[in-house]
Amino acid sequence: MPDSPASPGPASSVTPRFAILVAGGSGTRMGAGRPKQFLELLGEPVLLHTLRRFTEASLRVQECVVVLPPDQFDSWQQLCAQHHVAIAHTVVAGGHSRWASVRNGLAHLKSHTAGTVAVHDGVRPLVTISVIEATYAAAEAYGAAVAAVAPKDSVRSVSQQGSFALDRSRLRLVQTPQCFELQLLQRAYQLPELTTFTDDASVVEDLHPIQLVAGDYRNLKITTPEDLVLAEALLQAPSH
Ligand SMILES: Nc1ccn([C@@H]2O[C@H](COP(=O)(O)OP(=O)(O)OP(=O)(O)O)[C@@H](O)[C@H]2O)c(=O)n1
Ligand SMILES: C[C@](O)(CO)[C@H](O)COP(=O)(O)O
Repeated sequence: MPDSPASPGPASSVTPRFAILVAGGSGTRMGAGRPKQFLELLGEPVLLHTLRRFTEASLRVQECVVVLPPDQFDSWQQLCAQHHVAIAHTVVAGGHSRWASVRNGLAHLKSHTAGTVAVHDGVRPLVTISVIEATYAAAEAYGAAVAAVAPKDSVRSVSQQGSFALDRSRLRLVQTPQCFELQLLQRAYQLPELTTFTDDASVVEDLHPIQLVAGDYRNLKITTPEDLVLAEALLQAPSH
Protein backbone atom coordinates (compact mmCIF):
# COMPACT_ATOMS: atom_id res chain seq x y z
CA MET A 1 0.00 0.00 0.00
CA PRO A 2 1.51 3.36 -0.92
CA ASP A 3 -0.42 5.15 1.80
CA SER A 4 1.94 7.03 4.07
CA PRO A 5 0.96 9.63 6.67
CA ALA A 6 2.92 12.69 7.70
CA SER A 7 4.93 11.24 10.54
CA PRO A 8 4.50 8.50 13.12
CA GLY A 9 3.97 9.17 16.79
CA PRO A 10 6.40 7.86 19.38
CA ALA A 11 6.94 4.12 19.12
CA SER A 12 5.26 2.40 22.05
CA SER A 13 5.71 -1.32 22.15
CA VAL A 14 4.49 -1.62 25.75
CA THR A 15 0.92 -0.31 25.58
CA PRO A 16 -1.63 -3.07 26.17
CA ARG A 17 -3.42 -4.60 23.20
CA PHE A 18 -7.12 -5.46 23.26
CA ALA A 19 -9.34 -7.11 20.65
CA ILE A 20 -13.07 -6.96 19.99
CA LEU A 21 -14.31 -9.76 17.74
CA VAL A 22 -17.75 -8.75 16.52
CA ALA A 23 -19.98 -11.75 15.91
CA GLY A 24 -23.35 -10.30 16.86
CA GLY A 25 -24.96 -10.57 13.42
CA SER A 26 -27.64 -12.97 12.19
CA GLY A 27 -26.19 -13.90 8.78
CA THR A 28 -29.18 -12.95 6.62
CA ARG A 29 -27.24 -13.16 3.35
CA MET A 30 -25.86 -16.59 4.21
CA GLY A 31 -29.39 -17.87 4.72
CA ALA A 32 -28.25 -20.82 6.85
CA GLY A 33 -30.23 -22.22 9.77
CA ARG A 34 -27.92 -20.49 12.27
CA PRO A 35 -25.68 -17.39 12.28
CA LYS A 36 -22.72 -17.91 9.92
CA GLN A 37 -20.13 -17.37 12.67
CA PHE A 38 -21.15 -20.79 14.04
CA LEU A 39 -20.99 -22.69 10.72
CA GLU A 40 -18.12 -25.14 10.41
CA LEU A 41 -14.93 -24.73 8.39
CA LEU A 42 -12.87 -27.91 8.36
CA GLY A 43 -14.75 -29.16 11.41
CA GLU A 44 -14.48 -26.02 13.57
CA PRO A 45 -16.82 -23.01 13.89
CA VAL A 46 -15.82 -19.95 11.85
CA LEU A 47 -15.61 -17.88 15.04
CA LEU A 48 -13.26 -20.35 16.70
CA HIS A 49 -10.81 -20.07 13.79
CA THR A 50 -10.91 -16.28 14.23
CA LEU A 51 -10.49 -16.46 18.00
CA ARG A 52 -7.47 -18.74 17.65
CA ARG A 53 -5.73 -16.24 15.38
CA PHE A 54 -6.27 -13.23 17.65
CA THR A 55 -5.09 -15.08 20.72
CA GLU A 56 -1.83 -16.23 19.12
CA ALA A 57 0.80 -15.54 21.79
CA SER A 58 3.13 -13.42 19.63
CA LEU A 59 0.37 -10.78 19.22
CA ARG A 60 0.32 -10.11 23.00
CA VAL A 61 -3.42 -9.41 23.12
CA GLN A 62 -4.24 -8.84 26.78
CA GLU A 63 -8.02 -9.25 26.56
CA CYS A 64 -10.20 -10.60 23.80
CA VAL A 65 -13.89 -9.58 23.84
CA VAL A 66 -16.27 -11.67 21.72
CA VAL A 67 -19.59 -9.98 20.90
CA LEU A 68 -22.47 -12.38 20.27
CA PRO A 69 -26.24 -12.15 19.69
CA PRO A 70 -27.74 -12.37 23.20
CA ASP A 71 -29.79 -15.44 22.21
CA GLN A 72 -26.65 -17.30 21.08
CA PHE A 73 -24.67 -17.33 24.34
CA ASP A 74 -25.69 -20.92 25.08
CA SER A 75 -24.86 -22.08 21.54
CA TRP A 76 -21.37 -20.62 21.81
CA GLN A 77 -20.85 -22.14 25.23
CA GLN A 78 -21.86 -25.54 23.87
CA LEU A 79 -19.54 -25.17 20.88
CA CYS A 80 -16.67 -24.22 23.18
CA ALA A 81 -17.30 -27.30 25.29
CA GLN A 82 -17.64 -29.54 22.23
CA HIS A 83 -14.32 -28.27 20.81
CA HIS A 84 -12.52 -28.21 24.20
CA VAL A 85 -11.80 -24.50 23.90
CA ALA A 86 -9.54 -23.26 26.69
CA ILE A 87 -8.88 -19.84 25.17
CA ALA A 88 -9.59 -16.98 27.60
CA HIS A 89 -12.17 -14.54 26.23
CA THR A 90 -15.05 -12.43 27.50
CA VAL A 91 -18.51 -12.72 25.93
CA VAL A 92 -20.57 -9.53 25.57
CA ALA A 93 -24.08 -9.07 24.11
CA GLY A 94 -24.33 -7.51 20.63
CA GLY A 95 -26.70 -4.80 19.49
CA HIS A 96 -29.04 -3.89 16.62
CA SER A 97 -26.17 -3.15 14.18
CA ARG A 98 -22.43 -3.75 13.85
CA TRP A 99 -21.89 -0.24 15.26
CA ALA A 100 -23.97 -1.08 18.35
CA SER A 101 -22.11 -4.36 18.81
CA VAL A 102 -18.73 -2.62 18.68
CA ARG A 103 -19.99 -0.01 21.16
CA ASN A 104 -21.06 -2.79 23.55
CA GLY A 105 -17.68 -4.47 23.19
CA LEU A 106 -15.91 -1.19 23.90
CA ALA A 107 -18.05 -0.57 26.98
CA HIS A 108 -16.55 -3.71 28.43
CA LEU A 109 -13.08 -2.12 28.10
CA LYS A 110 -14.09 1.15 29.77
CA SER A 111 -11.93 0.65 32.84
CA HIS A 112 -8.80 0.74 30.68
CA THR A 113 -7.37 4.20 30.07
CA ALA A 114 -4.64 3.40 27.56
CA GLY A 115 -3.83 0.85 24.92
CA THR A 116 -4.62 -0.17 21.37
CA VAL A 117 -7.80 -1.97 20.39
CA ALA A 118 -8.41 -4.06 17.30
CA VAL A 119 -11.94 -4.49 15.98
CA HIS A 120 -12.26 -7.55 13.78
CA ASP A 121 -15.19 -9.31 12.14
CA GLY A 122 -15.70 -12.72 13.74
CA VAL A 123 -16.49 -13.91 10.22
CA ARG A 124 -13.02 -13.15 8.82
CA PRO A 125 -11.34 -16.36 10.01
CA LEU A 126 -8.50 -16.32 7.46
CA VAL A 127 -6.81 -13.18 8.69
CA THR A 128 -3.08 -13.76 9.02
CA ILE A 129 -1.03 -13.07 12.13
CA SER A 130 1.19 -10.79 10.06
CA VAL A 131 -1.74 -8.60 8.97
CA ILE A 132 -2.99 -8.41 12.57
CA GLU A 133 0.50 -7.49 13.82
CA ALA A 134 1.04 -4.88 11.09
CA THR A 135 -2.32 -3.25 11.83
CA TYR A 136 -1.69 -3.06 15.59
CA ALA A 137 1.81 -1.69 14.95
CA ALA A 138 0.52 1.00 12.58
CA ALA A 139 -2.15 2.05 15.09
CA GLU A 140 0.49 2.20 17.82
CA ALA A 141 2.49 4.54 15.60
CA TYR A 142 -0.30 6.61 14.00
CA GLY A 143 -3.42 6.23 16.18
CA ALA A 144 -5.71 4.59 13.63
CA ALA A 145 -4.99 1.91 11.03
CA VAL A 146 -7.07 -0.43 8.90
CA ALA A 147 -6.19 -3.32 6.59
CA ALA A 148 -7.15 -2.81 2.95
CA VAL A 149 -6.42 -4.19 -0.52
CA ALA A 150 -6.55 -2.70 -4.01
CA PRO A 151 -9.50 -3.77 -6.19
CA LYS A 152 -8.65 -6.36 -8.84
CA ASP A 153 -11.75 -5.72 -10.95
CA SER A 154 -12.79 -2.62 -12.87
CA VAL A 155 -15.25 -0.54 -10.86
CA ARG A 156 -18.24 1.52 -12.04
CA SER A 157 -20.40 3.96 -10.12
CA VAL A 158 -24.13 3.68 -10.74
CA SER A 159 -26.78 6.39 -10.70
CA GLN A 160 -30.17 7.06 -12.31
CA GLN A 161 -28.31 8.52 -15.31
CA GLY A 162 -26.44 5.28 -15.94
CA SER A 163 -23.00 4.11 -14.86
CA PHE A 164 -19.47 5.46 -15.23
CA ALA A 165 -15.98 4.11 -14.69
CA LEU A 166 -14.09 4.96 -11.52
CA ASP A 167 -10.29 5.24 -11.29
CA ARG A 168 -9.57 2.07 -9.34
CA SER A 169 -6.01 3.13 -8.58
CA ARG A 170 -7.58 5.59 -6.11
CA LEU A 171 -9.79 2.98 -4.42
CA ARG A 172 -9.17 0.44 -1.66
CA LEU A 173 -11.34 -2.40 -0.40
CA VAL A 174 -11.41 -2.18 3.36
CA GLN A 175 -11.05 -5.23 5.58
CA THR A 176 -10.65 -5.81 9.27
CA PRO A 177 -8.70 -5.71 11.59
CA GLN A 178 -9.19 -2.01 12.22
CA CYS A 179 -6.99 -0.86 15.09
CA PHE A 180 -7.18 2.33 17.13
CA GLU A 181 -5.75 4.07 20.12
CA LEU A 182 -8.28 3.01 22.77
CA GLN A 183 -9.36 6.48 23.92
CA LEU A 184 -9.80 7.64 20.31
CA LEU A 185 -12.17 4.75 19.55
CA GLN A 186 -14.02 5.32 22.84
CA ARG A 187 -14.51 9.01 21.90
CA ALA A 188 -15.69 8.14 18.39
CA TYR A 189 -18.25 5.64 19.67
CA GLN A 190 -19.76 8.24 22.00
CA LEU A 191 -21.03 10.13 18.92
CA PRO A 192 -24.46 9.24 17.50
CA GLU A 193 -24.74 6.38 15.00
CA LEU A 194 -25.02 7.46 11.34
CA THR A 195 -26.48 5.37 8.52
CA THR A 196 -23.23 5.93 6.59
CA PHE A 197 -21.18 3.93 9.11
CA THR A 198 -20.15 0.61 7.56
CA ASP A 199 -17.02 0.00 9.62
CA ASP A 200 -14.94 1.52 12.43
CA ALA A 201 -12.80 3.71 10.18
CA SER A 202 -15.96 5.51 9.02
CA VAL A 203 -16.83 6.18 12.69
CA VAL A 204 -13.37 7.55 13.51
CA GLU A 205 -12.37 9.43 10.37
CA ASP A 206 -13.86 12.82 11.32
CA LEU A 207 -11.70 12.76 14.47
CA HIS A 208 -8.42 11.32 13.19
CA PRO A 209 -6.74 10.33 9.89
CA ILE A 210 -6.86 6.65 9.00
CA GLN A 211 -3.63 4.89 8.04
CA LEU A 212 -4.03 2.07 5.50
CA VAL A 213 -2.06 -1.13 6.00
CA ALA A 214 -1.59 -3.86 3.38
CA GLY A 215 -4.38 -6.38 3.89
CA ASP A 216 -4.61 -9.80 2.29
CA TYR A 217 -6.88 -11.06 -0.50
CA ARG A 218 -7.33 -14.29 1.49
CA ASN A 219 -8.84 -12.33 4.39
CA LEU A 220 -12.34 -12.77 3.04
CA LYS A 221 -15.48 -11.98 4.96
CA ILE A 222 -17.76 -15.01 5.09
CA THR A 223 -20.96 -13.49 3.77
CA THR A 224 -22.66 -15.79 1.22
CA PRO A 225 -22.50 -19.60 0.73
CA GLU A 226 -19.67 -19.61 -1.83
CA ASP A 227 -17.41 -17.89 0.71
CA LEU A 228 -17.47 -21.06 2.84
CA VAL A 229 -16.19 -23.11 -0.09
CA LEU A 230 -13.42 -20.60 -0.78
CA ALA A 231 -12.47 -20.36 2.88
CA GLU A 232 -12.15 -24.14 3.25
CA ALA A 233 -9.98 -24.30 0.14
CA LEU A 234 -7.76 -21.48 1.40
CA LEU A 235 -7.43 -23.06 4.86
CA GLN A 236 -6.10 -26.21 3.20
CA ALA A 237 -3.65 -24.33 0.97
CA PRO A 238 0.03 -24.81 1.95
CA SER A 239 0.66 -21.14 2.81
CA HIS A 240 -2.05 -21.14 5.47
N1 LIG B 1 -25.71 -6.40 14.84
C1 LIG B 1 -24.55 -6.88 14.36
C2 LIG B 1 -24.34 -7.05 12.97
C3 LIG B 1 -23.13 -7.55 12.53
N2 LIG B 1 -22.18 -7.86 13.43
C4 LIG B 1 -20.93 -8.49 12.99
O1 LIG B 1 -20.25 -7.68 12.05
C5 LIG B 1 -19.52 -8.51 11.14
C6 LIG B 1 -19.78 -8.10 9.70
O2 LIG B 1 -21.17 -8.15 9.47
P1 LIG B 1 -21.93 -8.99 8.36
O3 LIG B 1 -21.01 -9.75 7.51
O4 LIG B 1 -22.89 -8.06 7.70
O5 LIG B 1 -22.71 -10.05 9.27
P2 LIG B 1 -24.26 -10.27 9.47
O6 LIG B 1 -24.90 -9.01 9.94
O7 LIG B 1 -24.37 -11.45 10.35
O8 LIG B 1 -24.72 -10.67 7.99
P3 LIG B 1 -25.95 -10.14 7.15
O9 LIG B 1 -25.70 -8.66 6.91
O10 LIG B 1 -25.93 -10.95 5.90
O11 LIG B 1 -27.21 -10.36 7.98
C7 LIG B 1 -19.94 -9.96 11.40
O12 LIG B 1 -18.90 -10.62 12.10
C8 LIG B 1 -21.18 -9.81 12.24
O13 LIG B 1 -21.42 -10.89 13.14
C9 LIG B 1 -22.37 -7.67 14.79
O14 LIG B 1 -21.49 -7.94 15.59
N3 LIG B 1 -23.58 -7.18 15.23
C1 LIG C 1 -16.29 -3.96 8.44
C2 LIG C 1 -16.25 -4.54 7.06
O1 LIG C 1 -15.93 -5.91 7.11
C3 LIG C 1 -15.13 -3.87 6.28
O2 LIG C 1 -15.12 -4.36 4.98
C4 LIG C 1 -17.54 -4.36 6.33
O3 LIG C 1 -17.80 -3.00 6.16
C5 LIG C 1 -18.71 -5.03 7.02
O4 LIG C 1 -19.82 -4.86 6.18
P1 LIG C 1 -21.23 -5.50 6.36
O5 LIG C 1 -22.20 -4.53 5.77
O6 LIG C 1 -21.44 -5.66 7.84
O7 LIG C 1 -21.24 -6.75 5.60
